[in-house]
Amino acid sequence: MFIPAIKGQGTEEQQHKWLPLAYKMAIIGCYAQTELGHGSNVQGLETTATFDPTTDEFIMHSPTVTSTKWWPGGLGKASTHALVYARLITDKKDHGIHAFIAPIRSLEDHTPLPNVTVGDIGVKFGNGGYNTMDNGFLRFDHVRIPRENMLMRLATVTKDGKYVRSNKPRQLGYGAMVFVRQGIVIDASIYLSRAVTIAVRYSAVRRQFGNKDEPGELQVIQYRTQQSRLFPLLATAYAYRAVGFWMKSLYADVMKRLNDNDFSTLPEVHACTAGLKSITTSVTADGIEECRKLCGGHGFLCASGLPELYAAYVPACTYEGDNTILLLQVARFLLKTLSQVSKVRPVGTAAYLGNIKQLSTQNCKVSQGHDWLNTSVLLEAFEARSARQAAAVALRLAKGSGSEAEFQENTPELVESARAHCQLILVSKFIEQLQTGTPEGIRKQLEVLCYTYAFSQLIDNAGDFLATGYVTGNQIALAKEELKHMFDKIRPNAVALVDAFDHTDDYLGSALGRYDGDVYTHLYKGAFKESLNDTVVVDGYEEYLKPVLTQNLWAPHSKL
Ligand SMILES: Cc1cc2nc3c(=O)[nH]c(=O)nc-3n(C[C@H](O)[C@H](O)[C@H](O)COP(=O)(O)OP(=O)(O)OC[C@H]3O[C@@H](n4cnc5c(N)ncnc54)[C@H](O)[C@@H]3O)c2cc1C
Repeated sequence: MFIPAIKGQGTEEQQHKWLPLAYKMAIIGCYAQTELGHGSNVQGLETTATFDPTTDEFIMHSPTVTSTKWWPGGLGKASTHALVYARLITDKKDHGIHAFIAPIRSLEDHTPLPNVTVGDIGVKFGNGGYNTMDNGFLRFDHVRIPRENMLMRLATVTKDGKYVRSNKPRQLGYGAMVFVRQGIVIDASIYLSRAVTIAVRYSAVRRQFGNKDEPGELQVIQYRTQQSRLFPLLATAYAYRAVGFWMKSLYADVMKRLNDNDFSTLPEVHACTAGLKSITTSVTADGIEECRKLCGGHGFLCASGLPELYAAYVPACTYEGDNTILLLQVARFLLKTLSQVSKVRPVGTAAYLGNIKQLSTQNCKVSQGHDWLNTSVLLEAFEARSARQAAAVALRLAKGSGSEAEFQENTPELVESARAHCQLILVSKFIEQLQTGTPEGIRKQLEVLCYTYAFSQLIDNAGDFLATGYVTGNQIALAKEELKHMFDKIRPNAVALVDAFDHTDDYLGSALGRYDGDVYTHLYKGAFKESLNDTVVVDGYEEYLKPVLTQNLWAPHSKL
């Protein structure tokens, strides 16, 4: 985030100065926005940067405990510089939040610079997990930095202290944001595919119970309940991969438009990427945990690789924007788009809202199971559900007084409508991938995964689909049957479909997810690496266990 933020908010001259230093690691930068008292509400940040025209410097100051920068990754121990978000003050006037590059540690011996207090915030959730990251705290006590260290692409402070806002739109920084969020969505697909690889391979190895028709015990992957929890996650990992790649082209498109001073798609891109970050990280974190449960007791062992994977991944739901806050941003975009729909044609992922009338009146025509096996039919169902949910909450708000309190009252429905919009994007981009000249054999497999993904989304959100009136209970039941047919198609290829992710055993770090399936030998061998087994008789036996065993402490006559 240090580099993308400089690219988005620095002038060309500033980019020239800072980026080469950062690239060659002559400086190490972190992104210091969040404070102890304020995270999501950026406008509430308290750190100040007061301009002093007599020395041509900003005075960086942390006036309260709550203004302490808290969380920035890399700040705790490694960074030499911080990109600090602070309230810009010139001539006693507060101009709101701006970005500054503040040196915080000596480039000679790495000690904190005078009047800078900096350190690590402490141990975080989980065993290992995110603890390799030195998330830090930072306080300034009237620390002076040169005026040129304010990133001035969007606003400038002149030598004599005049504040000049550029006429360039604030959204110029969005390119950097799309870049970061695209990385987050690709990461979601990678993390989920790691968990799914472990759970699918183990489910093929693990046997429990049997039936009288077949000898021996059954592989747990044969059980419908196991399939119905596992295969949708496998399909989801593929869906996120498709969407992550699409976001790469979206980023290229945004950058081209920004260069051409075309800002028309930015609100839509902002909403779409915020929503996709939110949905994919939430589903991936929950999906990793579900894979752990799918591996039964052994999934709870660190040797499964899943507890650490979860601990390392779950903060993605919070960093780069709390997932609920991001969905509320999407909802605000949907409301605005609907309010202007008669005048401004929606673009990109919101284009379907241009057909709101048709989507609100025509209902689903599926009458037999195989009617669902049509990507246009599925797409229309997701479009209609999303458009109707958004329209319903927009109508309710329009009937009210327009107060913030009413908006707050409707936030659960707003979040649901944002989620519906994002699920539509995910389904539609997966469908688009099928149509991009993929070789036939691969396309067939992807098609099965795509239907699996879409049907499972339809069924998991059946309540919403039914409430909009677009589908009937019977149509949902037909989709459920089709989903089971998809499971039958996935089952023979499930292991090959996770092998295709091409994760090495080293990378998975899981005795359960081994490529050779030799799970039990490695679990057993692994136990001998446990440090408790370095001694045959446990340390402390003499002091604690032996007295208990020999002194009859728990006998009935004991006063204890
Ligand atoms: C591992 C990790 C790494 C991080 N790295 C960095 C970093 O490098 N740099 C940096 O600056 N920050 C970093 N952060 C901070 C992170 O960006 C913030 O924690 C995040 O934006 C959430 O803000 P918050 O903590 O203020 O949550 P809060 O906003 O306090 O959220 C608390 C709860 O309140 C809810 N809530 C808040 N406001 C509303 C509202 N208006 N409507 C409805 N619900 C609401 C939220 O949904 C949430 O459930 C990191 C955090 C983590 C966990």
